[in-house]
Amino acid sequence: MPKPGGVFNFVNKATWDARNALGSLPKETARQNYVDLVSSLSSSSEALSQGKRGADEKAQESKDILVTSEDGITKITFNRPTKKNAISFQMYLDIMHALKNASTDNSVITVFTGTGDYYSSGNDLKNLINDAGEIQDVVAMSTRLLREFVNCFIDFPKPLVAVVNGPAVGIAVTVLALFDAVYASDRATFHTPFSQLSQIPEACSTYTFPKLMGPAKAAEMLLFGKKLTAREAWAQGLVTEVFPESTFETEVWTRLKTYAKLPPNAMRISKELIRKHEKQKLYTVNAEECAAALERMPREEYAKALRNFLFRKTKAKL
Ligand SMILES: CCCCC/C=C/CC(=O)SCCNC(=O)CCNC(=O)[C@H](O)C(C)(C)COP(=O)(O)OP(=O)(O)OC[C@H]1O[C@@H](n2cnc3c(N)ncnc32)[C@H](O)[C@@H]1OP(=O)(O)O
Repeated sequence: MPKPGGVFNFVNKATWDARNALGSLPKETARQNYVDLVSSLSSSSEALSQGKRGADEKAQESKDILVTSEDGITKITFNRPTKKNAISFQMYLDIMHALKNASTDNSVITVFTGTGDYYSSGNDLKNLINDAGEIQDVVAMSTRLLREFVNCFIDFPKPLVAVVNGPAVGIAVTVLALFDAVYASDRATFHTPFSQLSQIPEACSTYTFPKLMGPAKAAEMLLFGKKLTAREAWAQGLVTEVFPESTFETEVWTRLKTYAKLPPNAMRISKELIRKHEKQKLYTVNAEECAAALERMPREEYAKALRNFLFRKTKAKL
């Protein structure tokens, strides 16, 4: 059977991949993995197959990812403040679903922001590790999900803006280079501690960051985990504009409402032309980064780095 196509057809493609992986596993394990994978994604599958929505309709109900549409703007909010908006598996799927809807609804601009003091602390470090601190048997599924997630950003057809209300970490930073504009509060910071986590960069940042800021500055972030202030990130070209925290929300949303009144088709075509020559390259880099992550994630060095974070409070009490 040929592999299902389409970037938003994640569940069908994951199912196809899972079926094709069965050959190399013991039969019972393979069957159980397949059942677990499909059932965990089935609710998202239903959601993904829903139709087009109007821009002023509440687009999606989800606890940790809020989606609203108003004034020509679809707003996607990381809404898990008690965990600093860390991104769980379900949140990756909810975001893909929200982007799919936003790509065809009546809104003109799509905006990401966060609830609480953080924009997002990046990947939920519990996604891959169980209570005993071992890597869970979800690595292959995770890297497939990551690849599809990043492809959604590469392919998103309308202007995509990040309103970075506070610190951003990991994938919440790397994916910003695929946005069309990044507005940051002067309270925001940008941190990619991949080496500290024994991990490698994702979201095409191994290509986009050196292109944006030059190889030396990109290496400081991606290899050495240097945390940038909002103004440093602006100086490196990752951030479009920095606003004082006191006026951030008012200034940014006023501006975005004005932009949302611009002719949508002109902006869409301009974006298509800007991205057109890069798309193939971005798909390739994304695939390579995910293949490298698949290689890395099962390793003990990686599990150890995750354990250090997850059990840090217990250790501190000892
Ligand atoms: C599909 C798979 C795709 C894989 C894609 C890979 C992406 C790579 C990355 O994104 S790497 C980046 C991962 N993120 C981090 O390393 C950040 C980890 N968090 C921290 O360092 C700190 O929590 C902090 C600096 C963000 C905030 O520190 P602070 O001391 O202010 O607050 P707490 O540490 O007490 O945090 C409050 C609670 O939130 C939980 N939490 C925060 N971030 C994460 C996270 N990324 N993953 C899981 N949990 C997180 C934290 O554990 C606290 O929970 P608790 O109250 O239950 O202890």
